Amino acid sequence: MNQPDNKFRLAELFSVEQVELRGFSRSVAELEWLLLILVLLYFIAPGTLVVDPFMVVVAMVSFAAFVLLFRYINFREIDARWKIAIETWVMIAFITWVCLYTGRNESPLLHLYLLVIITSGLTLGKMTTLLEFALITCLYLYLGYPAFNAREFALTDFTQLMIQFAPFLLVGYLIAMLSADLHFARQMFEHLSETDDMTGLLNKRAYNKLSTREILKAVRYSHSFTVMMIDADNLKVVNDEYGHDLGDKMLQTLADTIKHNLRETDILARYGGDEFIVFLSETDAEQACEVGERIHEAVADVKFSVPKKTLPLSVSIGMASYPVDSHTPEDILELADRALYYSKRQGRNQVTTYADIDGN
Ligand SMILES: Nc1nc2c(ncn2[C@@H]2O[C@H](COP(=O)(O)OP(=O)(O)OP(=O)(O)O)[C@@H](O)[C@H]2O)c(=O)[nH]1
Repeated sequence: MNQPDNKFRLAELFSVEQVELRGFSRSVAELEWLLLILVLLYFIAPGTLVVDPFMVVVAMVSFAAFVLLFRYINFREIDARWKIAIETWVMIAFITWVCLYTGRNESPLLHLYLLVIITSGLTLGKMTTLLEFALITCLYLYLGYPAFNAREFALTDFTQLMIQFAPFLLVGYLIAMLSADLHFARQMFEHLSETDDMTGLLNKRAYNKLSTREILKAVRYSHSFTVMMIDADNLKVVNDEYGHDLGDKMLQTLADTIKHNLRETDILARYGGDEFIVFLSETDAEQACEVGERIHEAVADVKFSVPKKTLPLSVSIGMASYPVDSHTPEDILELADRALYYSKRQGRNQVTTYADIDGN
């Protein structure tokens, strides 16, 4: 059995969510290395307070080992939000550990928590960022525990806490908001770039992406599928006689009629001018033929109103099925197109399967 070519595999790899996560993953990796470099610089700079150098070195080596193992060896292939969440927790643990030996709640490295807040705001959303902020606040109190324990927790301590962390909260919130806006804009962009304005159906780009995934599944699990091409008959006549607005309306009517005669799982798209395409997963030639006939009849039943009368509508349909018509999945679309061309040549307003074509 033939395998889908690389073009198909690439299209499946690059889902928008995956691209976004990959970008986030790269940013997190950079922030992790930046964190390590800043601690190292602090460590080697003259005159800085390091209570226990050995423990700080152990912390740095452990953190570097974690980054290498976690990011570059163990889970190299997977980009997921849970993975980023674990990384932020380890960053928090690392900073707390280092602060413990560099002045506790008065350590200048306390500001490194900001890197975690930025990472979280960028990748994990408002709620998780808020939770991580709460965790960091608790850890700050823990770091200052010996000092606070010696006396009552005073208003000045609270003021100190606010001065220290209020900017963190603000930065985290702003970044989380910005990131959510970007995510929304990206989704909007994706939606617009994959939708046909006039009919509200998917466009060719979206069809290619979705059908590629279905084809890969069909080949992998040895399932059948059918591609159906549907072309409006005589749209040019309607355009010429009644204007383009009515021509548009005719296409919208056809789109709605086809849609209502398909299952939710079928992929319907406007493929070009007056041409629609349907991908029928797990559907063999016989089952697809029933669907084609159903659409054909439903279109014939439509009464399309133009000034002073109604026009009959019709479509020409061509289809081809995998694997009966070809064992090469990429060829099925071309064969469906040939069947459609045959329907047109035979006088339009009919359904043709690839096997129906004379000579096949
Ligand atoms: N109103 C309108 N017309 C369109 C649109 N896209 C393509 N067309 C027209 O659709 C027609 C397609 O040409 P043909 O394939 O020859 O159309 P036809 O008149 O349906 O002819 P047959 O397909 O042979 O039945 C052209 O006249 C295009 O201008 C659209 O979005 N709106």
